[in-house]
Amino acid sequence: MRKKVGVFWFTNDLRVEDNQLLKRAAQEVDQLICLYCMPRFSEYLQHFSLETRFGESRQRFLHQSIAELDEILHQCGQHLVVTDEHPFTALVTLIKSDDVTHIYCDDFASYDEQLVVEHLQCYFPLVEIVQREQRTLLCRQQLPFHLEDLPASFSKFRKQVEKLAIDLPVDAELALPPPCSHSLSTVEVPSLSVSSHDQFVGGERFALAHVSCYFASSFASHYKQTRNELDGMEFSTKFSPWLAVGCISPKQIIGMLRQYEQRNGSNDSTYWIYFELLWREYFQWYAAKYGKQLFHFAGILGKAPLTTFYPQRFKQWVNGNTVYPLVNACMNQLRETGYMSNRGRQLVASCLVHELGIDWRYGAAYFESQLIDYDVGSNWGNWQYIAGVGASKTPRRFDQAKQMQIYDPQGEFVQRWGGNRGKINTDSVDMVDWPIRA
Ligand SMILES: Cc1cc2nc3c(=O)[nH]c(=O)nc-3n(C[C@H](O)[C@H](O)[C@H](O)COP(=O)(O)OP(=O)(O)OC[C@H]3O[C@@H](n4cnc5c(N)ncnc54)[C@H](O)[C@@H]3O)c2cc1C
Repeated sequence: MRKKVGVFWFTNDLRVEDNQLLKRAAQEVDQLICLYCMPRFSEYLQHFSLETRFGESRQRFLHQSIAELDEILHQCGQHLVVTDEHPFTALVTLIKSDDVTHIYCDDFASYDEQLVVEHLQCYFPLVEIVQREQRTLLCRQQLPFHLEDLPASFSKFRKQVEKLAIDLPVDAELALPPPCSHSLSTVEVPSLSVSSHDQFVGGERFALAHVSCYFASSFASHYKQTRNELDGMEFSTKFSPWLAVGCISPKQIIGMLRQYEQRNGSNDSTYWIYFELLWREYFQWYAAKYGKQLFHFAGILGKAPLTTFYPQRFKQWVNGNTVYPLVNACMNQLRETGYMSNRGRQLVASCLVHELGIDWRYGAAYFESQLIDYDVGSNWGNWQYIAGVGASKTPRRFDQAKQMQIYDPQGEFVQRWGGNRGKINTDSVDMVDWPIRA
């Protein structure tokens, strides 16, 4: 009988716990190649972010996550094959030269990865491609509507799904089929270096440690009152970086949240953590439904905003050098750490679109290049939302001065992140090109 050779294509599911697909692969194939393709800095991203590579924090967090996955796979008799090749090229090489019979991968929300699967299916109909939702609370069949009928607003979505039962996470598969030789060109798995400056350390064990620590404290019981603060590990959960690369699954988090509620009681705040995870869930399905439209200027509503591109203003925004101190501080924090609070993201996005008049895609692309918790649906979906071309027809515009009074009345956050080093004027010339004196 022909030997069954599987490829497990890891993407944003860098874990062995609650990995139902890996369990299935372990039961079905004789040999397994665990593959990871390094993310590429696409031309689209270069064009809109004006960067040439991912930010240091984002790269570091990802490298840590990959290195840790490789270590855990070794304990299961496996290792991670890491390549710089495009996923399509890598998978075609493995199918053609290494007799791969099965491919296992996420049921992607992202358009590019789903396209890879569709092309593979076309060119290699005899290869069995097994997909499963690895990043959501619910799977497609559990949704109470067809994906094409995804509600147009988050509130309608939430009302339909929030009472549904969520499957329990599954235990890790500790014995994986043996690896096999392959003909792929690979790169070294980065070494797991952790520095004392790292606020966030990538990897499955760090994810579990962080979430366990969060629920061992009483933060969850006050979450609703504190989540809008701009800085500080205890104010919001900070689950997003690990969720984004899949070092932990949302089901594992819900499991731990329910245990916390059993021990300490549930309240508005513990519910609100679930509520926010439902926002994430919404944007995952939103990305799956809208595909390419996620990146269109006119968004999913087909309504082009009255914005354009001003290179000088964009540069000021990126470098934390605008006339808005809070925006500057948030942008400096993002550049230095790869993270920004939800309130900060709303403020800087609103500023880019509504104060600086810039096409929202430039901001979204810059975020993609820097955020350690970059997630295609959550990022592009939220940007569309603020620009008024997505899950709400009403653009979200924040009054920058008022927000500063509410969230940083003493100016401590601005001080900490150097937000006062900005410009006095947004532009160096006026509307008829005369220089403006500072
Ligand atoms: C312009 C903009 C871009 C964003 N880009 C991303 C992104 O690339 N990746 C990302 O994970 N989140 C993104 N968000 C959502 C949100 O800002 C972050 O999820 C949150 O700040 C992460 O911090 P936390 O884990 O402490 O969140 P908490 O407040 O503790 O929330 C708990 C979890 O709920 C989810 N969540 C909370 N708010 C949202 C939201 N508005 N949309 C989707 N999920 C949410 C996250 O998974 C988060 O970890 C973006 C928001 C805006 C306004």
